[in-house]
Amino acid sequence: MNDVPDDGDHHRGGAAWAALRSSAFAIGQAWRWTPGWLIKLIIVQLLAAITPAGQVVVVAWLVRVAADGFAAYLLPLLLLCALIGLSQVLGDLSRMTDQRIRNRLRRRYQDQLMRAIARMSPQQLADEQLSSLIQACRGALFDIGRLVVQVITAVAAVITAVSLCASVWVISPIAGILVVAALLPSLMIFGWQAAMQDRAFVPVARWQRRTDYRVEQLIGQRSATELATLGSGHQVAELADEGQQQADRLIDRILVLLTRGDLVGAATTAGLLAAALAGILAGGAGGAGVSAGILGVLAGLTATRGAGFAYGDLMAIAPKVGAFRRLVGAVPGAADRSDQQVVGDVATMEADDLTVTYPGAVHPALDGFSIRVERGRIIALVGANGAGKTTAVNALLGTVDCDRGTVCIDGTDLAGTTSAGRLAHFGLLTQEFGRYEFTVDQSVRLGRPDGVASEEEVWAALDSAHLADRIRELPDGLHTQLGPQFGGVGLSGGQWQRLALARIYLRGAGIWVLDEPTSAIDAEAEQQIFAELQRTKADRITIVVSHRAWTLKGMDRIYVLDGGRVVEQGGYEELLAARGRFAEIFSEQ
Ligand SMILES: Nc1ncnc2c1ncn2[C@@H]1O[C@H](COP(=O)(O)OP(=O)(O)OP(=O)(O)O)[C@@H](O)[C@H]1O
Repeated sequence: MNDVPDDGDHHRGGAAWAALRSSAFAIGQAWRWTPGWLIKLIIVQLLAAITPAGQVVVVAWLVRVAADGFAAYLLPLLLLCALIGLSQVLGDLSRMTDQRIRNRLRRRYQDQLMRAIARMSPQQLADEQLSSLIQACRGALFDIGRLVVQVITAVAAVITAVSLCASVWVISPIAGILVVAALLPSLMIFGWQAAMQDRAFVPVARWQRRTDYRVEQLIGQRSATELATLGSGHQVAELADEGQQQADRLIDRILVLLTRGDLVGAATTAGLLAAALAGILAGGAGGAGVSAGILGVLAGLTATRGAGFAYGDLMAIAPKVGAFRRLVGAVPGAADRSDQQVVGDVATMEADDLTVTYPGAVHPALDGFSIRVERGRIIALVGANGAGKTTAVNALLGTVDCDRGTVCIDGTDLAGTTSAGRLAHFGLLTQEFGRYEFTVDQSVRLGRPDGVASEEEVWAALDSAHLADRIRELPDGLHTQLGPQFGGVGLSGGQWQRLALARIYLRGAGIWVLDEPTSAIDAEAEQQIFAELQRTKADRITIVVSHRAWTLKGMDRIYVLDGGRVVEQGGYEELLAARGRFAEIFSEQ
């Protein structure tokens, strides 16, 4: 995962340091996005934290004056009732405040994550490890939003234990110390459990991602229809279940360890608290001291478990927050978007000796690919399946790593340009174009990073892609919802492809790369679309990948690829006459 810098938390200062940094980040985010609720939560939790100690003091007072009559015990009794009532109210308030903070933060984190993903380069998006990390972070958003609450809860639980120690101390110093000492095993056990969970975090997410992908194939409209037609959906369902089983197996293994840890922690805590009780009884405290001491120790038991749990949870969430921060930090911020501004003015593009060998491959998929194209020219890359056309396109766009070679635009080597800056020169239509089930207008505007375009420009793009007539028929025109998933209007395969082409027209980049732009389009419309491409070619460089012979007739130059090398180049007639690879591929057409 080269693109995701590791902040080295795990190595430098260990889990505690990572937890501290993540906690500071979570508090900072809560302060930024929801300061009012954060302050309310701190106040509520602080009050709730000292209430048990108050109850111990009041119980001691109550038992001491119980025999002195109604007038003597009325006040402590009322106070005790008030404290009990208060702790209930504070508990409710705390839960409600938690919920609000969590919801607000989860929305903010989700937004940051989505925007970070939106800024990733195609290479980053294709990185398996990065994809797993994205999935892990997506699944952890709820937890990440919870961290600030757990930090405050952990601190509050420690305050409870310490204040209880103080109130029990008066009765029996040893018991007081043991109440606080009981914190230690809880913290250690829960911390260890968190480390276990952390180790399973990414592997579980990796299986989860496979499962999700398989489920998507079952429910996504295109694949679901194919699978239903083939009657093979159950095979994918089994694959999905298999992925879930793998994830569950990892979780089960962790749960066994967590349960063992729980038992050890509970036993140790109970032992220490039993010793505390023994300390109170052996210390010769009177009835009031014994009752209040027992109450304090029992409250201490709850507080130490609470502190341990909150601390463990905090330690478990901290690495997720760390991963989230690494992921969000791995892509340039919104302020750097200037390099995404589409570059429409390109005079020449020159590729020299581009060579690509995929990891694990023996031979290069692209070998010494060199071309030079000027504005106004329309060229074609042709070749049989696997000849290296897509690899050549990706090498030009910089979305695949090259062993060697350069791409220069207007004499400037693109090697030093950011991925976004490089892609800004191109309008790419791939065969895997998206079928975005948005409105027509929203779908076309995706052609520009800022989405800014007048209605006239959107219509002009649709006109050039030969889709405008179909859109004009629709009830809401440009604002018609598309696609079946949300009750929108259905389009044919070819119409979806024209919509994708309209995005490229609207984008207006200096270099157009069209990979089989009319593969789903009927012959008549194909002719019209190619005629339009020829008509409008003057202001740009156009590179077309095509398998259809007739579309190649109007090309200024055709490059024939075979086994990753350009084996022939020239005009259509010239190449046919040469009776070489081109003639071999297209003789039947
Ligand atoms: N990501 C990859 N990892 C490894 N090998 C790859 C990868 N992508 C493509 N290849 C291999 O590189 C070679 C060239 O593939 P490429 O996709 O560039 O061919 P193409 O000419 O575009 O084919 P088609 O006409 O089928 O789209 C093929 O042998 C292919 O199997």
